[in-house]
Amino acid sequence: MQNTFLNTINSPEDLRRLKPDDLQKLAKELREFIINIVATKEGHLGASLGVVELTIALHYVFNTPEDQLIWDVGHQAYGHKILTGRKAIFHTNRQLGGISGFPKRDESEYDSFGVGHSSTSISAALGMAIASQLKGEIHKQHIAVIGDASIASGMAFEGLNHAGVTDANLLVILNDNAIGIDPSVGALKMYLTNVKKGTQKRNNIIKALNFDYSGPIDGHDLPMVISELNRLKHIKGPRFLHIITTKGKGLRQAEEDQVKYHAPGKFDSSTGELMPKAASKVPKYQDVFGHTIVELAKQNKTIVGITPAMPTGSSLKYMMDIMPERAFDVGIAEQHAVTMAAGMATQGLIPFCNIYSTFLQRAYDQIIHDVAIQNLPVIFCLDRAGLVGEDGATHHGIYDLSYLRCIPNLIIFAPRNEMELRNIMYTAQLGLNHPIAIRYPRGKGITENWKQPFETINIGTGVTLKSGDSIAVLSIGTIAKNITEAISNCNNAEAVAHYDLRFVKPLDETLLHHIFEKHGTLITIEDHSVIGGFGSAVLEFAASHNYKNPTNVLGIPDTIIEHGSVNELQQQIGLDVNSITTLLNTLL
Ligand SMILES: Cc1ncc(C[n+]2csc(CCOP(=O)(O)OP(=O)(O)O)c2C)c(N)n1
Ligand SMILES: CC(=O)[C@@H](O)[C@H](O)COP(=O)(O)O
Ligand SMILES: [Mg+2]
Repeated sequence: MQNTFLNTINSPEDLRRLKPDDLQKLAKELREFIINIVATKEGHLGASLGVVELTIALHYVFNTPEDQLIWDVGHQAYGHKILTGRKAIFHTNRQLGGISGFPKRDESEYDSFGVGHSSTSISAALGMAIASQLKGEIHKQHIAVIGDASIASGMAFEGLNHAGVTDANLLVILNDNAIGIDPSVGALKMYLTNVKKGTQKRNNIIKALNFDYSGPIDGHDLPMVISELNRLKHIKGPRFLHIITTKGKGLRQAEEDQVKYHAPGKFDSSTGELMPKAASKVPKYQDVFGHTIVELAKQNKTIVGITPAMPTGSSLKYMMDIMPERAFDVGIAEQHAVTMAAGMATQGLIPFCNIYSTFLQRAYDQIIHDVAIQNLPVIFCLDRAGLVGEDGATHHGIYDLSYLRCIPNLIIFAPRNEMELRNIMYTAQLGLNHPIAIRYPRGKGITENWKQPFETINIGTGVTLKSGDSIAVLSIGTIAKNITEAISNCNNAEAVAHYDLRFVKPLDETLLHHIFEKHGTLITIEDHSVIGGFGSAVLEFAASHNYKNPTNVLGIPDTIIEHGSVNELQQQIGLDVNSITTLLNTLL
């Protein structure tokens, strides 16, 4: 393909010079460009393909970047990036040093608001619209584009509820493709389906919230979308446009298997077929969780599973398939997920509430107020803890230890491997009389032989992985793998001891006394922020017992970590095998 039109566009100003008849051809070129790059560089695919026409129409009709355009989540903004001056560098998307996979304010003036977590767009756009009013910028437009799964989140409703009593110059566009990462859920989804079928004409909830509602219209009908945006541009106050699109539009496989092609990994750009992955029986941690909860739930009828909109990503889908009445996808509703788990726990159920570490940030008050203060035995499984790689700054799960460690009643555990994850899940459902947070990372474990008989883990106990008389390395979680390798590579492996504390709370104080008394220099290592994390806990212990051992705290520094492979990011911050080896050699 020649990219006759796409190649002429370095900014939306070039786009606005195109004849309306040429825009359809541009849409075809843009779609193919996205497919070609994502096929080899990976990333989110389906969402961007679904909004190609909308993206062109928005930049064609509105005066971006003066007008503020906010993409909710931002995983659908690849077309936006390409049309706003980033075509030549789009191949660096999500790579170390390259552009971000999400809109980012310091990357482009066209990225009005940094995103990554869902359902923020309406509040942000409303904030900008109110600011414009206060500044007397009466012609400035503020547009939030939000998906059907994201608009069902509490935060989106909060924004709509406020906007409806303002006269802010706000346009909310609902991009309704009836799917999030997994099929959308909930009563709102049913309502939207009825709107599309034309059976819900009278009780329009958006109109009830004082928005000027229009739609639903076909979001792939470019002339119609342009015409409707042009009309809406001249209306004042909060407006709402409902468009219907197809996720993955333009790539057959992506339309047919929208879940897989949300972020498909590498695929053949001409056939759409996924590239075969190297066969490996080593499981992903999410699958260890997914299979283990099914195994446990078969034996223990009080177990229930909860995910806020991540059945596939968390692998709770296995339980949802087999025991749909006991496994719940509550939509993008982390706060609700946590409080619902608390409610279930009051009634004697054993809720496993699986939330990505980064998304649990949204439910912080619920953890304290609804779970910890009442000491309810909710089992939190925090997937994607630690560096997640290419999703970057908005998605790294590197703050959970700090934000959880200060909460009374909460037990915090980080498994070193698959067996430990299974065993702590087993132990937790036996009854701990406390809530517990179990954090584990994105990606694969370490062994094919992970499905071993369950063993109980004694709460608050660490383990000695290797003895040695000189330096002691203390770790929690799967970073132990790097440490084991680094110790075996260092100049005097015999001298180095390695302890896996396993519990960040309660700490194994007996083991810690032993470590501080036996060893001179200590190193703590964690895949987490150094502020307030595991190393901080060890330092607090040392201070309270007056130990003076020199202690190096290794982890994620107090700076925003961007995107790149996990290995590259570990190298950047000194958590990879070589950096740990070098540190050991320096200290030995
Ligand atoms: C707070 C939060 N929870 C979960 C996610 C993970 N997530 C990313 S995209 C997505 C689905 C979004 O669906 P929708 O809004 O319908 O947009 P579409 O992908 O269909 O364009 C989810 C659940 C997130 N980004 N933020
Ligand atoms: C955009 C978003 O938030 C999700 O699509 C996220 O990228 C999923 O991450 P995993 O690939 O780790 O499930
Ligand atoms: Mg959707």
